[in-house]
Amino acid sequence: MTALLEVSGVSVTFDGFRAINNLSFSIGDAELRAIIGPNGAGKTTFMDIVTGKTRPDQGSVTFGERSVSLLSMNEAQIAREGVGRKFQRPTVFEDQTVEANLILALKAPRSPWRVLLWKPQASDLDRVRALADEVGLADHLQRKSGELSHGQKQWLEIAMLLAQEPRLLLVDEPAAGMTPAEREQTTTLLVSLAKTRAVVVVEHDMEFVRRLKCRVTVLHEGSVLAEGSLDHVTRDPQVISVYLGRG
Ligand SMILES: Nc1ncnc2c1ncn2[C@@H]1O[C@H](COP(=O)(O)OP(=O)(O)OP(=O)(O)O)[C@@H](O)[C@H]1O
Repeated sequence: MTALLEVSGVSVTFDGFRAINNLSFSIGDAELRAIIGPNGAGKTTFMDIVTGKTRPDQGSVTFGERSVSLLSMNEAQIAREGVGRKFQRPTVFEDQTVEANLILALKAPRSPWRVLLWKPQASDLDRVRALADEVGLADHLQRKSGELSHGQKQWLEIAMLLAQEPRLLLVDEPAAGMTPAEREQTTTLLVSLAKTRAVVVVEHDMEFVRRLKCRVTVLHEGSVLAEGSLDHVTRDPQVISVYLGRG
């Protein structure tokens, strides 16, 4: 498998504390990967580094066939390069319809003035419908986003990210706050999205991770503690000791 994202020897220190410690791992093209680990393991900091929010003290982070360095880019450039990030809390425009949110997402890279003057073309509306369909919201296009359930808002935000056609999607705790039915649908969605792009899911909910049926990376103290199938990593005595054995 060719690597899409290659993290190599990355370290980050905050006020003398090493939050990421010589971290190395890679994500393949069109791979679904779960990242788990105890609180403070460095999961969020890892995503902050990949998206350009935090600069490491050392190491390299490269992306795509040309192995471009993400460390020399700012957050907007990294997003344009094809890295999308879904934060835990949905941030859709609640007063706007699902369709309007998706139209806004299509326009995101344009200048503010052009956005004001822009009228969606038939092809844009087709694209909006296709995006809504991809996340199971095709029947909700005319609903105000504020009326959607928590899970539906999360799917809408994922669709808004997909509008930018990311090659790598980072998703932070998607199962949090969802009903069991929404969790199940989210599992199906993430598995399906990872057929055509890489999807990295940071998640604490082990049942959710189990249903993703993907390779799992366990972080601990800013490094990879174990990697493999969920069964493999959950049998690892070190993983049991630092993560699963706790409370
Ligand atoms: N801006 C910062 N300044 C100082 N310390 C920080 C900063 N960001 C993160 N840290 C520390 O770095 C460590 C790693 O934090 P991080 O949030 O990446 O962990 P995490 O695995 O995402 O944890 P959680 O599961 O609780 O979200 C923690 O000890 C945290 O307190």
